[in-house]
Amino acid sequence: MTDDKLTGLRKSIDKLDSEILKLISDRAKCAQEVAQVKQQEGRDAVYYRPEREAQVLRRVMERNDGPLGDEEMARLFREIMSACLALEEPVKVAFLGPGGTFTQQAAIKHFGHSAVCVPMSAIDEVFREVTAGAVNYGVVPVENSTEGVVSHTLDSFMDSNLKICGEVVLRIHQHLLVSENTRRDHITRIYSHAQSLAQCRKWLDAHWPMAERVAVNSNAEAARRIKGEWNSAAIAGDMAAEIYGLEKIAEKIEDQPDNSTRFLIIGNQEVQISGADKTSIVVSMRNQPGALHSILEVFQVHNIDLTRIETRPSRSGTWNYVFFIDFSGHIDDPVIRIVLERLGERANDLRVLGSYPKGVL
Ligand SMILES: O=C(O)C(=O)C[C@]1(C(=O)O)C=C[C@@H](O)C=C1
Repeated sequence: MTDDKLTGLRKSIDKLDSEILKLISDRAKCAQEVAQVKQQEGRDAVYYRPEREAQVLRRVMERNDGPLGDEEMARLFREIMSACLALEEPVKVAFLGPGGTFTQQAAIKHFGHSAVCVPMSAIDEVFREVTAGAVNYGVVPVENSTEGVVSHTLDSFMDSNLKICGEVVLRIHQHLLVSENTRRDHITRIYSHAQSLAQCRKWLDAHWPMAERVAVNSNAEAARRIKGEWNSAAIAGDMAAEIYGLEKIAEKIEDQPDNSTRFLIIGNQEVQISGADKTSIVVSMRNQPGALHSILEVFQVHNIDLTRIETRPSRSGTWNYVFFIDFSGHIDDPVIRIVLERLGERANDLRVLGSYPKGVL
């Protein structure tokens, strides 16, 4: 009886899969036609359209009635679009490596598995590869909810003309990993990046107070190292566990459960309005009292939601204060144009780093 029921249900699934298969193929053909339309734009044709992708994903989430969750459903569509884009033009993405870092996880979350991800050993190398045209886009971390701003990334923008084309926020889950050769009853060393060791400090104090904590360049490096050591474990994320074939002996060991990192997508492209956008600017002010107030006032008067403001020391004599500011809205919104005009009148210099869709997933 149950066997009959199972067979019947599997028949239904086979039938639905055939329909899904046909629909996905039809969608892919449509994307190929889109590519032909774009090809008419000539050599500068832009295939990846962040604003459109954000709209597609938001629509899927709005229309989803379950039983799959909105994010789960959007992730499936993320992969379908990634494969469709690869048919139009394979996208190459540089990320802060080595393979297995959270930045690679963020790159895949944003572009899907069909993008070709290339590891770089430093943030400024990611900027250089995109500028040189060796890759189409780059992914760099910009702020962590526990550790704060990644100043290297902000500083790289001061020397670059690249644009921000998108953002992606990743929940950071740290796991305690071992290799198949590890003697689990005798772990004497735990490797990880210094930030990750700090993020798991209380957990380590409670569970592994005697193990030596060794800081290395990245979590992925920690995962790679323990492959050849019997008495060592690593703290790293899912991607490192997968790439290096490690086992999680304790999951989600970070002290702050809402620990997350925001990453930026950098490229050469100006992104059109998606309907829920953010703009990032960098403003330099003269060193005089009330400089910051005079900036904030413009946002307040026009009722614009500031999402972040960061001060960096100026690296040239003419720039005294440099503020990195993120706010809601797109440079093509009439009110944002006015805000930028007003800020321009008050600032020494103002540069728009980009308008881009707010992270969807
Ligand atoms: O609408 C487009 O411009 C497309 O190229 C199609 C599509 C999609 O699969 O929906 C694919 C890639 C783009 O980044 C955006 C959307």
